[in-house]
Amino acid sequence: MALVEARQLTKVFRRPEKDPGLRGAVKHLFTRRFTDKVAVDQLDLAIEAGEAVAYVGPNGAGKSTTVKLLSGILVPTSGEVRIDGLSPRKDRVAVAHRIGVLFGQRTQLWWDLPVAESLAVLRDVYGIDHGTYRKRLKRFDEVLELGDVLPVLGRKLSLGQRMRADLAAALLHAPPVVYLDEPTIGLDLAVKDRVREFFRTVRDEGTTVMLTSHDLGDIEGFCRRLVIIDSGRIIFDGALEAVKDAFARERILNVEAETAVPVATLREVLPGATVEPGETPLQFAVRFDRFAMTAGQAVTAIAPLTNLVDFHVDEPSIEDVIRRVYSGELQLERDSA
Ligand SMILES: Nc1ncnc2c1ncn2[C@@H]1O[C@H](COP(=O)(O)OP(=O)(O)OP(=O)(O)O)[C@@H](O)[C@H]1O
Repeated sequence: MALVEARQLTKVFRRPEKDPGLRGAVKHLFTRRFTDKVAVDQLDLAIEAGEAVAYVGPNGAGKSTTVKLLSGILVPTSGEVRIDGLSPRKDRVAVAHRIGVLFGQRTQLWWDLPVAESLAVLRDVYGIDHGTYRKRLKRFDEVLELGDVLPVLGRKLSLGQRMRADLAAALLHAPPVVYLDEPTIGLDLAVKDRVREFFRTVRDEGTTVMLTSHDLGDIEGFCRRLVIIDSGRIIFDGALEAVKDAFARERILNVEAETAVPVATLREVLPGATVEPGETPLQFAVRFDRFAMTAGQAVTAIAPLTNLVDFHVDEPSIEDVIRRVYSGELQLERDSA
């Protein structure tokens, strides 16, 4: 059985239809009208122990709602969730011990307590003994430099400090499953790098991770499996690498040459590639399929025609690919990972 399992999971939010202003509010009292928003729609998902899954989709696709359903924060309208075979609703405490959640957009720390005290409260809630607690704090300090943050009140934390403290809070009880919902949002690059490094350590220790992010830098090199959700439904579930191989094959070799070479001559020596003139007569770009040609072969073909002053190769990012999926330009086959 999978460690995390959702079967036909559905969440419908009922929203009041109100005209604006006081008048609208009064009218709503007498003529109550609602619209239903299906945020998560009959979702089937199984995550095995030790997997790191990227869960991505456009704004409003239903990612955070899924995370809230999988952690028991929200009750499904229909369908069910099992974490290690347990129901978040019926086995609330046991499930809470098995999962850690980080919401990048919202803190779980107490506003008016120093971080150290918030963590101590969580230590007692989870029944962590003092020795283990000290050991874990030491580790968080080593990787996340948590020491400086411990005496600071929740409300006084900078965003980077807050995220590091929240990560510690989410992982304090060493849960086997962790949901990270936009865990690097708003962080500067240095903190982002450190936090990403920390995720890799957590994954390498065998923790099952589901990561939701608009920043695909969080995903590359971290998650092997990619799940894409749109309008509450999964539209792709498969290997991230397979998506890259299928849709990010193109490479662009940008060249600056010592002397101008006619585009037609370049096309002759680069069959199968597309040659485009650049901004100056000395510059051009060669688009090629990385499975048909290597950048080295392209350079070797051009070299007898002119000296190369400079060249570099651009790769499409997985971000470009996924954006094209969102916009409906690419159709990915749903595949079983
Ligand atoms: N408490 C709520 N009440 C009513 N509608 C809600 C509620 N929470 C979410 N929704 C709606 O459900 C849909 C899915 O929202 P959700 O926050 O899960 O999307 P998301 O994929 O996490 O988006 P984002 O990337 O913008 O955070 C949206 O249309 C949202 O407006």
